[in-house]
Amino acid sequence: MTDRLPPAPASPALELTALTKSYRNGPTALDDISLKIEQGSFCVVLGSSGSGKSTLLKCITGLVTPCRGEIRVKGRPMTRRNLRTIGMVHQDFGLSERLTSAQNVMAGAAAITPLWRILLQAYPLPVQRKACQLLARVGLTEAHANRRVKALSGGQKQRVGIARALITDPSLILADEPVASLDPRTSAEIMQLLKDAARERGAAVLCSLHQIDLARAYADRIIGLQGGHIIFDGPPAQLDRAALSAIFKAEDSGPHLKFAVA
Ligand SMILES: Nc1ncnc2c1ncn2[C@@H]1O[C@H](COP(=O)(O)OP(=O)(O)OP(=O)(O)O)[C@@H](O)[C@H]1O
Repeated sequence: MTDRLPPAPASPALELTALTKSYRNGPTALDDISLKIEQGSFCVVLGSSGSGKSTLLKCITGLVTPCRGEIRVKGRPMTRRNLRTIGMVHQDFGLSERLTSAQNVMAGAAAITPLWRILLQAYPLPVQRKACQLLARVGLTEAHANRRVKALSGGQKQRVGIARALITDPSLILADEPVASLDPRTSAEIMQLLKDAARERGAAVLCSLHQIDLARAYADRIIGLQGGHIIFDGPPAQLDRAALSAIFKAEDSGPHLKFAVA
């Protein structure tokens, strides 16, 4: 008889422990946040304006330095070097308007491309091929691929943004209000695309949203944030009226300011 050990459980795609951020002369935007996101899951951080959603995502990518806490991606402490294991989708698309769609997608591989190749727009052939495949995957044609981004619609721009986020085969995709500037029909298409494209690749998604209907329709799990605290964590079916009113209760407006009048 062979005594085989059971396989070690896979590390979570993302693990946050006691993450805390207080801005200087500002509020405590995140207060002792701990959570694990399993590989392949589609998680929505739902909260009103000022609840701490952007700060949470910015701490993970290193744009904001937390005051305390630990961030692990696939079991490894988050550093600049493993930033390439994360794909980012931005609210304002974060694309270079004067470059073509294909050049923008390839730019997502900048961290693994020699500088001279980036400056000359001479990306290696495998990167070029992959950019074309990804643009096709997000529903764009060859004509779109060769068009400057400034000549695309908002929905088309976000398709380019998703393709760019996928080019390094990330294990985790962070999407910060990815449909905030899009109409309802385009928003639904983009959310579905993000979910499907991530699932095909086994990537986990952490997506911040303030739209309840979109969170309900696309999330496997909803994390409700209010005043920098997690006040709900569960599947969409459990997001009842009480949970929603707790998540969207009016934020504390802070001390009243007095302005000196000259
Ligand atoms: N650089 C900063 N300096 C000081 N306070 C900040 C800074 N950035 C954010 N804040 C404050 O931290 C809190 C959380 O902000 P954050 O942007 O993370 O919220 P959010 O949920 O993403 O809001 P929105 O949906 O409006 O983008 C808010 O009270 C905000 O005013």
